[in-house]
Amino acid sequence: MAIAAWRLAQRWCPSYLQVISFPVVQLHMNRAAMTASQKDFENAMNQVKLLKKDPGNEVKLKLYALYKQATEGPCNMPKPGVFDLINKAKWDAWNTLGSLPKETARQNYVDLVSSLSSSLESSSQVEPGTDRKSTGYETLMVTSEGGITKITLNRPAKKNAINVEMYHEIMRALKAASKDDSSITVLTGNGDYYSSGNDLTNFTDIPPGGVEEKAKNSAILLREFVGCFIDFPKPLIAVVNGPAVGISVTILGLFDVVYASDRATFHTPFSHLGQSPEGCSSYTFLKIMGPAKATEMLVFGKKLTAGEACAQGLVTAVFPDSTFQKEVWTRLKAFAKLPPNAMRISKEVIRNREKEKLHAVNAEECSVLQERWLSDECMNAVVNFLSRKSKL
Ligand SMILES: CCCCCCCCCCC/C=C/C(=O)SCCNC(=O)CCNC(=O)[C@H](O)C(C)(C)COP(=O)(O)OP(=O)(O)OC[C@H]1O[C@@H](n2cnc3c(N)ncnc32)[C@H](O)[C@@H]1OP(=O)(O)O
Repeated sequence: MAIAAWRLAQRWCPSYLQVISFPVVQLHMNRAAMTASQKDFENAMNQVKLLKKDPGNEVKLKLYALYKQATEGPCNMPKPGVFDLINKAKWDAWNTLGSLPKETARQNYVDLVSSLSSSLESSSQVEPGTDRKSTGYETLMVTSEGGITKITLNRPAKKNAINVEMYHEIMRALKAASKDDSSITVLTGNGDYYSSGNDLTNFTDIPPGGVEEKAKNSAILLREFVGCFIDFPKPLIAVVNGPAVGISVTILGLFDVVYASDRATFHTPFSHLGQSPEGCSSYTFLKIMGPAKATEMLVFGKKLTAGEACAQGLVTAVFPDSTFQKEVWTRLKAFAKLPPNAMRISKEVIRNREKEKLHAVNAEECSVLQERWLSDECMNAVVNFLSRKSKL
């Protein structure tokens, strides 16, 4: 069925996608620049033709969408009718990339092909010093190259909402990054969003022990998740490629540097959701921007532009979206060349005296939230969102 569907889809595909099933070869790409060149892109297109295994329809749709975005820009086709399932799936995949810049789409295409290729190679085939991709993640892309481990939130169709699996995978990726040979770690998002925060469907999977048990387990998960950011030993940089919501904003206070595209916005609609601040923001935001500005964000849900977030100290620097990736990665590559031990020790000196306090704040925020999740205000807000989206 899936293969038949894909064959049908090929009629609407660029020719390079029509030949996906040949023996794999080692990927050789120019990784000198973290923004892919036209040559990298062409190499990746050739590489797709050489994949040994069919990567599945979901991945092919992603490849298709990124290819179209990279070559033609935002989706410009009329939306196919509801019964035209194949073309509708492709249109949706492309359209979901929104106004993602062509260069970013090109880079994401190259990264995706590269991760597909490396997932089919045995680790012994990876030469020391070459680009390493970690496979085994469903919701992330993780690469390690040139002293930089890059963790990319990878649920673009859901605006990189963080479901339970992604919470666990981010923790796993951070733990691995803290021990690998990279000097700095970067968190970013794939697609037009950085992240839309907690996946609100996390509220729907209620165990036999009921909503109380769910709230208790969620508080434990959240505390462990935020704890990983508090304890992360290397410089941690957020590359905020687009809008950020909820927990993806609050934990920025635990990052060492935050670079944002001028397309990014910062929104913590906790009161609207009947919830309360987490990610240590009840402490870090007050220190960063003072109590009044922190209250506007965390209590009244004021959405900040990237410029405003920078003026308030939450964001380190803002770049025009058209040059964002290029400018940011040029800086990051330079940082990654600095002596790693010196950077780790300097971070320790800067952050260590706050750690105990941050863990205490984290514990308190989680315990308050555990109660909030059981409130009518919270339940109603979540039901509203999910029913608006026909998820109930
Ligand atoms: C009993 C207790 C259990 C609790 C478990 C919790 C565990 C830890 C919790 C930690 C606390 C964290 C708090 C937060 O992060 S609060 C912030 C939560 N996020 C939101 O409120 C954002 C909700 N989303 C939106 O408002 C819009 O989707 C958005 C503005 C982000 C984008 O709007 P747009 O119109 O451009 O796009 P769509 O709405 O069509 O979105 C595309 C698809 O993505 C899905 N989506 C997007 N965001 C989320 C999300 N946060 N959760 C779930 N799904 C999301 C959306 O539904 C669309 O899906 P479909 O295409 O399938 O319809």
